[in-house]
Parts: sequence; C-alpha cells; structure tokens
Amino acid sequence: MPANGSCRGRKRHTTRQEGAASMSEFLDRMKTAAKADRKKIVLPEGEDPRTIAAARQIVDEGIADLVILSDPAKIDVPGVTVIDPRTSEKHDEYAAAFAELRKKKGVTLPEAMEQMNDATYFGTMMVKMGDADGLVSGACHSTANTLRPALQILKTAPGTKLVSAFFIMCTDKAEFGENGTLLFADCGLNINPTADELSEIAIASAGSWKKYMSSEPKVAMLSFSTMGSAKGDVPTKVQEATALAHEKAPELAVDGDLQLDAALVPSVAELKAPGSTVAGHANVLVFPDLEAGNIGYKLVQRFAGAEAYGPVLQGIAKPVNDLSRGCSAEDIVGVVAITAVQAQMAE
Ligand SMILES: CC(C)(COP(=O)(O)OP(=O)(O)OC[C@H]1O[C@@H](n2cnc3c(N)ncnc32)[C@H](O)[C@@H]1OP(=O)(O)O)[C@@H](O)C(=O)NCCC(=O)NCCS
Ligand SMILES: CC(=O)OP(=O)(O)O
Repeated sequence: MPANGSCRGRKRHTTRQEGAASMSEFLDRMKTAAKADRKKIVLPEGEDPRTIAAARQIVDEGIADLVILSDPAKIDVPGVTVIDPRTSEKHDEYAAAFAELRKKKGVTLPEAMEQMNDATYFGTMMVKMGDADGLVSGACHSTANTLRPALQILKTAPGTKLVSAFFIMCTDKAEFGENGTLLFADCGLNINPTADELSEIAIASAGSWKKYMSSEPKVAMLSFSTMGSAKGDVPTKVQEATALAHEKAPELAVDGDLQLDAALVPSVAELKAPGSTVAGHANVLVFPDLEAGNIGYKLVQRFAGAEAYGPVLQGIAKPVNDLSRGCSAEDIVGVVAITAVQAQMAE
C-alpha cells in the first residue's frame, strides 16, 4: 500500500501550467508502488502521440510492462509488446469468449469477430482473459466508448452494484483536503445518479480515498444548499443520499447537503454547518450529478492548475481506467501507475 502523501512540497512538471515545473508527490507514490511489482497494462490507442510519449516514459522508468495495440510497423517504442488485434493469434479465441459472454444480449459469433477488431474491445478482453492486468484508454476516444466494453465484459466487482469514476485532484492549495489533494466523484460515468446511487458513490469514494491516501476520508455531499438552506430536487436528492450513506456505512464521516465553501472552508463551515464533522475539512467531494462533477473537476484543473488523475473506475471487477481527451502524456503515465497499483491491490 502506498504511503500517505499529497502534492505539496515538490515542483510540478505537467503540461497544464506554464512556468510551474514539477511532479506531484501523489504521482511519485503511485510510480514507486507500481515499480515494486510490475504489472502488464494494455494501451489500445497506439495511434495517439501522447500515448506513445507516455509509453516511452513508462518503459524508461520501469513503471509497468506495456502492450500497445496497433500495427507493429507503426510503433517504435523499444521494450513494449505491440499487438495488432486484427491479426493477433488471440483474435478468434477472444471473439468466441466475447460471444459466449454476451449471448444473452444477442451477440452472434460473426458480430463478436467484428467487435474484436476494435482495439478497446480487444484490450478489454485481454484483461478479462488474464492476458493483461489492466487497461488505460480514452486519450482519443470518448468516455462512453472507452467504458462501455469494460462495463459489458468485466462487470462490477463482487458485492458492488454500481461502477463510478473519480479523479484524484492535486492542487497547491495546502489548506484544502489533505495538503491540497482531494478526491472528486463522480466526474466521468454516472450521468444523473439516484439518491441510492449517490450514496453508493459516496461509500465507494471513501473506500478509494483510504486505499490511495491511507488516511480517514471526510466525505462532503455537495449541492447548492447547506443543511437544507435552499430548496429543490437536487438538495433533496443529496440529503436522501446522505441519509442512505449513514444507514449503509454508519462508521463513515459523510455529511450533506453542503455547498462547496462549507465543505472546504472552516470559517464558512462554522456559519453554515456548525457541529458537522466533515464541513470545513472535506477531502472527498461527491457531486450531485455528472454535469456538476465533470465541469467542477475541469474548473479546478484549468483555473487552479491542478493535476487531475482519472477518471479512475471504482467498483469494476478488474482495473480499466479512462482519460480525458484533453490529457497530457504525463496524465497518461499517472493513470497507468494508478492502474498498476489497482492490479496489485486486486491480487
Ligand atoms: C458509460 C455509458 C456509456 C453506459 O451506458 P450505455 O452505453 O447506454 O450502455 P448501457 O446502459 O446499455 O450499459 C451497458 C452495460 O453497462 C452496464 N452499466 C452501465 N452503467 C453502469 C454502472 N454505472 N455501473 C455498473 N454497470 C453499468 C449496464 O448494466 C449494461 O450491462 P449489460 O449490457 O450487460 O446489460 C453511459 O453511462 C454514459 O454515457 N455515461 C457518461 C459518460 C460520459 O459521457 N462522460 C463524460 C466525460 S468523462
Ligand atoms: C473525463 C472527461 O471529461 O473526458 P473527455 O474530456 O474526454 O470528455
């Protein structure tokens, strides 16, 4: 398990913030953990230059063993395995297994043979069949097209009913979260979660915080209202989700509804939510829907120059993670390191 830490105290070297130059402590920890027990990660987007730049760095630093899906004639990265799904010796085997998995959905063998020409489906079948430990994609495919194969093929982890997606946000605002590092969810997958689904996202996010940050989560259920100060469908849903999270996981520090300032700023928390164990000190922010979550993470990433690692899936049976099409090569390195760590944890 990686040691506790945050993004503070080191220089950053993302492509997002001109002039700032260094690497986050979170990224450092993920890389160190990944290197300790190298996993095989498949990258289906061999045509993407950022993926190729990331692959070079991952191989150079020994973060993971890589499989790139592409025409081998087009890839020049020493130390990686390149597989063309169309000509792979595994193509027909994966197609037969996929047809079997999806036969209740009416998928025929000829359809499955065609589907295995698609690198994301082929790569996800590699993970399913144990030929790779995890997959990272999404630099040039939409989230829906990246995650649909994972949801169809890998399904939810045992005991989980909902897959959701979070970002680890590393900012230089040490007063927020844990030394500036926070977890935001769901910023990638569930478009308009019900109160029950939102409570599942909160509980899963608390678990992810513990896994990656090794400290106690404080989960803020965000809304435009604090403790019922405003009326509307969203505050009502968030209040219901908070009550459900308390019922399902009474040991967790979860509170809401909370506005963002009440969640993060102690003086505002004192005014708006006195007595809350979360308000003013939240490190996990659960957004009421994908509109808020996706816009919210991009605001923090772009305006505050935060490092944004994700969308990372929680609740999926095996590690598959997405990227934003706006990602940098460094983001891909980070998400590959997280994926490798997830694969270690799954053992
Ligand atoms: C991911 C997404 C495409 C899945 O929806 P869809 O394509 O309509 O597909 P379906 O609803 O038919 O779901 C496909 C499978 O995934 C499963 N599934 C979908 N969402 C799931 C979730 N959150 N958790 C677990 N399983 C899920 C379904 O049960 C279904 O399984 P089945 O085919 O075996 O019955 C959809 O949730 C989506 O578009 N989300 C928003 C993604 C996005 O645009 N993000 C913005 C940028 S990050
Ligand atoms: C996570 C996300 O927003 O992905 P994209 O930018 O590719 O839509």
